[in-house]
Amino acid sequence: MSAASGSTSPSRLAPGSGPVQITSEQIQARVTELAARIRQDYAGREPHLICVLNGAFMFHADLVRALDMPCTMDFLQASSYGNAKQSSGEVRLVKDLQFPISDRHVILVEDIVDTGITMNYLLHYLEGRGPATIKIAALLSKPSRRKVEVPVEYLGFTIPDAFVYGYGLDRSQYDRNLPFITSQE
Ligand SMILES: O=P(O)(O)OC[C@H]1O[C@H](OP(=O)(O)OP(=O)(O)O)[C@H](O)[C@@H]1O
Ligand code: HPA
Ligand SMILES: [Mg+2]
Repeated sequence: MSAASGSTSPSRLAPGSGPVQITSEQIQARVTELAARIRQDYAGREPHLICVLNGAFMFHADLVRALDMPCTMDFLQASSYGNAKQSSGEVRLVKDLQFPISDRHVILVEDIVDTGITMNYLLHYLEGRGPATIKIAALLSKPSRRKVEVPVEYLGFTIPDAFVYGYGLDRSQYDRNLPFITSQE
């Protein structure tokens, strides 16, 4: 890439002007609180944190770094939105787990519970594999859009009905790398 093309490309770091704005500092403070609760709740046990790719990759990375306790982790990938702003209603398991979860204390780490369809699907799917316990940690919840109720034990923020992006969440696959969460009018 030439220096000229680098210097003329627009900055993607500007937040939108929509109703949901969560700064990097607010996210980090909340992640620290959630990690402290998990550490307390799982004292004497080793949690197995499953990151739901792609959206949860950043939340998961920050959560496990803040956890400061022995834990293991795995990654699965689910997709139901593609590039759309509405759920297709169907969840595709794109990548399965690498490790068994039987008798493990599983924490499913998700970026957002919107309709609840993805989490409901994954919860039932993983319950069938015999974990000792299974809980959900989600950074965001949009309860006004819920179609299926799912129990979120560790919740970062409740947000109104706006399409959000940044900090792992995409806008047609872009903007996952923003360090904050934002929305447009
Ligand atoms: O509660 P729901 O309505 O099911 O929506 C939440 C799910 O949708 C998004 O994933 P998406 O399918 O867009 O894939 P991605 O994680 O790769 O962005 C998001 O990351 C959640 O996994
Ligand atoms: O508001 C959202 N933003 C990005 N991805 C999403 N997946 C479900 N809801 C959202
Ligand atoms: Mg996702």
